[in-house]
Amino acid sequence: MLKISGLSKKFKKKVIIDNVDLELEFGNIYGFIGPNGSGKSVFFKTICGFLKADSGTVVLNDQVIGKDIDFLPDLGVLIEKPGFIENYTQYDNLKYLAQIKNIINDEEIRTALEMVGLELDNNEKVKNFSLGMRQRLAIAQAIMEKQKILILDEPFNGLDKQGVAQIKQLLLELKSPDRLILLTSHIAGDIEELSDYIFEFTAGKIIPVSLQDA
Ligand SMILES: Nc1ncnc2c1ncn2[C@@H]1O[C@H](COP(=O)(O)OP(=O)(O)OP(=O)(O)O)[C@@H](O)[C@H]1O
Repeated sequence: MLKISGLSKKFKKKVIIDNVDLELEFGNIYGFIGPNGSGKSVFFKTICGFLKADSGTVVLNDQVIGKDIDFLPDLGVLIEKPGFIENYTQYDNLKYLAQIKNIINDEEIRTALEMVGLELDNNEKVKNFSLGMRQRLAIAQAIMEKQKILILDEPFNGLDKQGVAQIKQLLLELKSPDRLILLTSHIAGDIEELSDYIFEFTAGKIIPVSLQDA
């Protein structure tokens, strides 16, 4: 379980996350909704350990993020615009990232590309990629190591209708008792379709939304 207790984050005097408590269980998909600027990305960055909270804790299996470990472990993440090496191909970008941990082989990289619907024989440089292709590649890097925690901020951004359907299907396939998936979307219907639980950001609070109201 990922246990968030009394989490607060402000920038200067502006409160973004206000004393939030949440318990997120593996096996579920959690959807987060809220208007632009309501703090979804800040919340995700804070629980990952990329931003330091002002107060409160994020605890995964008795390990405090930012104290016992710097970042959430076994994490596949997509927050805001993914950075790629523009002069590399899709494969070379994933290969470069895979070398950091060195836990997957070339075949597993290709499988990740296939899972997100990218053409395996595409040797174009990423600088020529469309928004949707970049988004698929970003999702590929988030899942290629079979990460057990997936934190995906707007995973459907830039995708066409078929792409959205494909990635939704993929997320449902990835859902498993040993995996925790958090995602945001501006499209309530996408969130509703995928999520076991939905939360809404309002004035620094993260409020449960019943699925019927979403
Ligand atoms: N590094 C930062 N320094 C100062 N303010 C920040 C910083 N990062 C985010 N903010 C502010 O925090 C607020 C929440 O931003 P955040 O990006 O989390 O919103 P969001 O809900 O993800 O929005 P969107 O739906 O547009 O992606 C905004 O007012 C933003 O300006």
